Amino acid sequence: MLSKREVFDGVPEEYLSHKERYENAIRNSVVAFSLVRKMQEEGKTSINNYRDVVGGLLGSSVLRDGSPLGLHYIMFMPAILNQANEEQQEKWLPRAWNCSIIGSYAQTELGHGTFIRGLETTATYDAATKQFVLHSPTLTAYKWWPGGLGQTANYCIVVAQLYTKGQCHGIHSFIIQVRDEETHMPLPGIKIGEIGAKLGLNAVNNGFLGFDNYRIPRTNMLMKHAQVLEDGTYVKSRHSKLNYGAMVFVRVVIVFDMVNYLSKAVTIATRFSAVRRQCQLKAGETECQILDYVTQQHKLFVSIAAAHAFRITANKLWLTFNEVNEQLVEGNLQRLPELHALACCLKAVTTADTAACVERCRLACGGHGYMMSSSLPLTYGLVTAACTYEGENTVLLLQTARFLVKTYQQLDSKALTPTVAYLKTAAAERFCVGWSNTTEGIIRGFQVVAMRVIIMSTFNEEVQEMSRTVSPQLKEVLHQLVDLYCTYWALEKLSDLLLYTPISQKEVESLRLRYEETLTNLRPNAVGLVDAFDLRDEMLQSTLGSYDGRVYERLMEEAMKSPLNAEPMLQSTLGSYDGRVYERLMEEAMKSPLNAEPVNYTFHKYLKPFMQGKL
Ligand SMILES: CCCCCCCCCCCCCCC/C=C/C(=O)SCCNC(=O)CCNC(=O)[C@H](O)C(C)(C)COP(=O)(O)OP(=O)(O)OC[C@H]1O[C@@H](n2cnc3c(N)ncnc32)[C@H](O)[C@@H]1OP(=O)(O)O
Ligand SMILES: Cc1cc2nc3c(=O)[nH]c(=O)nc-3n(C[C@H](O)[C@H](O)[C@H](O)COP(=O)(O)OP(=O)(O)OC[C@H]3O[C@@H](n4cnc5c(N)ncnc54)[C@H](O)[C@@H]3O)c2cc1C
Repeated sequence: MLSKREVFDGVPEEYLSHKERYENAIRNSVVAFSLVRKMQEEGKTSINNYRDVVGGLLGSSVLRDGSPLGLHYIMFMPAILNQANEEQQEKWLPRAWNCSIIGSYAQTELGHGTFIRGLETTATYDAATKQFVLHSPTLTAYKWWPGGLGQTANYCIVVAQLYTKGQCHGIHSFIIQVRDEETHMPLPGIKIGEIGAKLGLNAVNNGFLGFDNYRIPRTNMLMKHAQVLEDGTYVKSRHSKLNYGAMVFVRVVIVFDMVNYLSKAVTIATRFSAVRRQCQLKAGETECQILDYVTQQHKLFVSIAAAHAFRITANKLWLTFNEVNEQLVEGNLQRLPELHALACCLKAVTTADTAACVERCRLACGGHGYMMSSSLPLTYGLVTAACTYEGENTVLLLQTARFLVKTYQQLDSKALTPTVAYLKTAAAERFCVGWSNTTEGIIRGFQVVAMRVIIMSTFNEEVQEMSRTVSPQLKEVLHQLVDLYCTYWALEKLSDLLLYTPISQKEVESLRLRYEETLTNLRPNAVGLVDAFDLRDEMLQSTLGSYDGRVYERLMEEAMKSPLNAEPMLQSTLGSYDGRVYERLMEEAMKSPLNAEPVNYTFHKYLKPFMQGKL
């Protein structure tokens, strides 16, 4: 079994080279995911609840900086479930589920990530041979970013412009083998490698992929929604965006992931703040816990409230996702635009807020928060990536804005879907809502703001749900968190409220007082609230946030592990750029030591035995 803090020949992860980090990640991942296979064999899990199993592993400390197998579970398999017809699912799913093939998801190209209708990779149907010819016409058409593609995956879902009978039918998905299953060598016509070092997620093995007139069978086009018949006839999908389904699923999953990361960061920072004593509240007194400073409470407590708010929201979004997908199966597409808008908005808001909160948690820990051993810099690197992948946040919020504007324009002519029904109420009150400094009053205020600017998403507090299922004491604390979260954002977005609601100066002043009172009321329960996240030290992997509070001893123990304390200089620096972006990116990628060899030894030692069930 893996040790708590996986090391590579005695050197902690932080001090591994780029190549060693990948090799370590492969070893950790195949051992960790062998557990999933064992649970399958013992009937303790199935493809229906793989979300929890995978979520537990992919969000865990064993795979601290991501996993080369992550995309296999997070996008390759969901894409097959979402876009392959039954016959194709029967062929590919069992092999994917037991990992006898390892997949990735290749959509983004060097030249396009957001504008997917502009992707350049082509899949041209040849009726004579009943094959598709995959081709990358330019360097910018190279797939760039797919997780696990650099040295690990042997299959992937490729998104390409479909051509048949001389006509382009837009982007569609194809399942494509890119490496030999025995030798793991790239197949003829495939150019593949990894893209190089990144801000974080350096264990994910993100890759590049180019096609040189590479042929695949017609039946490798995923044909649940659209089809190409043997003679090349194109049969279009009921809805052009059903092909985008895999992205919606991942956006929903990312909201859950943010809950994990935010809970982890605020647990570390709050516990450290209870241990750390610095300066005196009154001259002559002993130094006080920094958690006693209102400024520290202002930095941290809203993150505790946000973690709960995001968890409730993620669960509600998951229910909506499943409801809408059941309707899609019955042919009812009515709520698809709402699901898309909701997934876009909540992925963007939760990732942006979590990145800001994790950075604030780091800053709240002073110099010790800047240590890699605190786990806060690593957590920030992981979270900030989520603001970009699966749809850059700006672009996704614009999609939500588009949906809200459309909804508003049809306010009187169309029944509203559940998550935007509030727009009717806000409209009916003609924006002259009386202001009240209560949770409900603040939510109503934001609904009015949303109504006016039609780009604010509203915040659906599940207060009723809490009152049914919790004890009076816990209800009081949870209400304090709800109050905190609402008053915090009311004060943060005061300009909107002042512009669009009749809130008075006096009410703003009492709101401020109420905010500070709530911080004070929450203080006695702050450590208990993060303990309630029940994150084991093995998950936190932090010198600052361990349950026993031995912060200083742990900091010193970790420092002594640095090879710099054992020997002189290490490391070197990298070259700089001359502005030729794509060529330079490719040249830099080719400098990666991982690309120096066609197949890394870990394939034969770990990956292949794992895929053959021999591990
Ligand atoms: C559960 C527990 C788990 C715990 C933790 C688990 C750990 C794992 C965590 C997760 C890790 C995740 C790793 C991910 C790695 C990264 C992968 C990637 O990044 S894959 C690539 C992602 N790329 C994108 O997201 C591209 C973004 N761009 C787009 O989506 C589109 O270009 C666009 C939506 C911005 C525009 O699309 P376009 O076709 O140009 O549409 P138009 O703007 O012209 O029209 C909009 C129109 O279409 C509707 N629409 C758009 N998209 C969708 C959709 N997906 N579904 C439904 N409808 C859609 C939209 O509503 C508009 O409709 P209209 O009626 O016309 O207004
Ligand atoms: C860690 C990581 C992992 C990834 N993994 C994968 C993967 O496994 N598979 C995969 O296919 N992709 C993957 N991606 C790629 C990711 O999906 C893209 O980076 C993302 O979609 C953004 O596209 P881009 O990078 O080309 O940026 P661009 O689309 O070029 O956008 C750059 C900037 O331009 C602005 N912009 C662009 N379009 C608009 C607009 N319409 N309106 C206003 N502003 C705009 C935004 O500010 C944006 O930040 C990954 C990315 C990262 C960072």
